Amino acid sequence: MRAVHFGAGNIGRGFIGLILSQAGYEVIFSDVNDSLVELLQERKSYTVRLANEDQETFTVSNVTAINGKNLEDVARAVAEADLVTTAVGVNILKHIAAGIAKGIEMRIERGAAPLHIIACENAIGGSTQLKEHVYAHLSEYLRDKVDASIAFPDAAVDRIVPIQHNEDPLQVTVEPFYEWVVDESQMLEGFHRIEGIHYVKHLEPYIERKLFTVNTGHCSAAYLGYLDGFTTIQDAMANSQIASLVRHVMHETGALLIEKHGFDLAQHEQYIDKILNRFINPYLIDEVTRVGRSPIRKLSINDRLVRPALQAYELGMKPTYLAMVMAAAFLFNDQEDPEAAQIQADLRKLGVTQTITKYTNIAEDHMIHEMIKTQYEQLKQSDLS
Ligand SMILES: NC(=O)c1ccc[n+]([C@@H]2O[C@H](COP(=O)([O-])OP(=O)(O)OC[C@H]3O[C@@H](n4cnc5c(N)ncnc54)[C@H](O)[C@@H]3O)[C@@H](O)[C@H]2O)c1
Ligand SMILES: O=P(O)(O)OC[C@@H](O)[C@@H](O)[C@H](O)[C@H](O)CO
Repeated sequence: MRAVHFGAGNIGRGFIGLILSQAGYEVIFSDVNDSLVELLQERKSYTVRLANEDQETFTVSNVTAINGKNLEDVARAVAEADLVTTAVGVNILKHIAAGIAKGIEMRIERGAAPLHIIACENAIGGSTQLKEHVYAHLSEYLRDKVDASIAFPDAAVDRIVPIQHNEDPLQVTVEPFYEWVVDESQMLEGFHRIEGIHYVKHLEPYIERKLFTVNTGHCSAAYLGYLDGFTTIQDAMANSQIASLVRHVMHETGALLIEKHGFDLAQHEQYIDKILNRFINPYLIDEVTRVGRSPIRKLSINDRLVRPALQAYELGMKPTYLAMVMAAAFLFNDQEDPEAAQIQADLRKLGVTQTITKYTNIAEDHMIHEMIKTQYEQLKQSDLS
């Protein structure tokens, strides 16, 4: 069995590649990083080390790579694949769509077997988004054929994999915990079950629980930590005031998740505790600039901040702490992050009121807009201490 995985980065090598290899797949990574591709082609294996006391190490073998800039190679790999997965970043999905579409066209011409394409990104409906980008490259005639033989089941993936600073550029250090949930209601009949994947009939509770707890909490630690001058999530969470604010944010989203999806209160509290412990894993160094990266994406309407805040508001709750984190996101000024730079430029050009609306899509007269603005002015004046 052969899997083509787009994105040989941290989650690609440290999670998806590892699981697929352990499940018996030959994994062909497609990436645009030339040196990474060459190294994978040369070595055909790499190691994954667990960030815990034992530092257990796994060798992932039977892997290779193709260069994602070569459309012909990408299309051929997709045409010959038994599974396609991605972990490139949700905003990159549109850039890999042309190669996937070309590969699908070749598959259909050859009458190849049915295929699942799973986007493993931090987003609601990631595979569905990828499908839309791919379909934009297909004729109507082909779309009908593809509907019958190719499915794009949505997924939720969870494993903290920081930016790597290892001597060996292919080695990845990952937290021991992982969860990969796939929506089986969007899969083709008689599908092959992969060991390590949890199949569910309704994905929404799982993806919202993950995104609104792990990722909302994580970016809260990043944005609040950044404001207080911390470099890593571990250091930020060692500050009792930040740790307490992060817990408050997770309780706010928790109240929403419990009300909306019927999660058990005590079990959800345990889920939060476990995640807070994952954030402070002393065997990992996770930079606040990675976790806070792409603030435009994180402040967008369907992501980890605005979506739970609006849903909570609709249910009569007041998302005070979420508004605070959104305000902190507008103050995230990482010079290396183009999205942070764009927000800062808009704050100077448009002012805070219009900038909040531009990125969150929340109207000026909405209560949450006012809350973000007030918190923004307060945070701007002082640090958290
Ligand atoms: N790192 C984590 O803890 C984690 C956990 C869960 C989910 N995710 C999600 O996984 C995705 C990837 O995150 P990451 O941390 O691994 O990022 P990363 O930057 O380490 O990896 C992304 C990889 O995609 C490659 N890439 C970029 N454009 C490409 C293209 N056109 N074709 C092929 N490859 C291309 C990059 O070269 C890079 O190697 C994101 O959506 C992220 O939200 C990350
Ligand atoms: O990848 P992002 O930018 O959406 O979010 C940053 C981190 O919160 C994220 O990568 C987590 O480490 C991961 O989602 C844990 O499963």
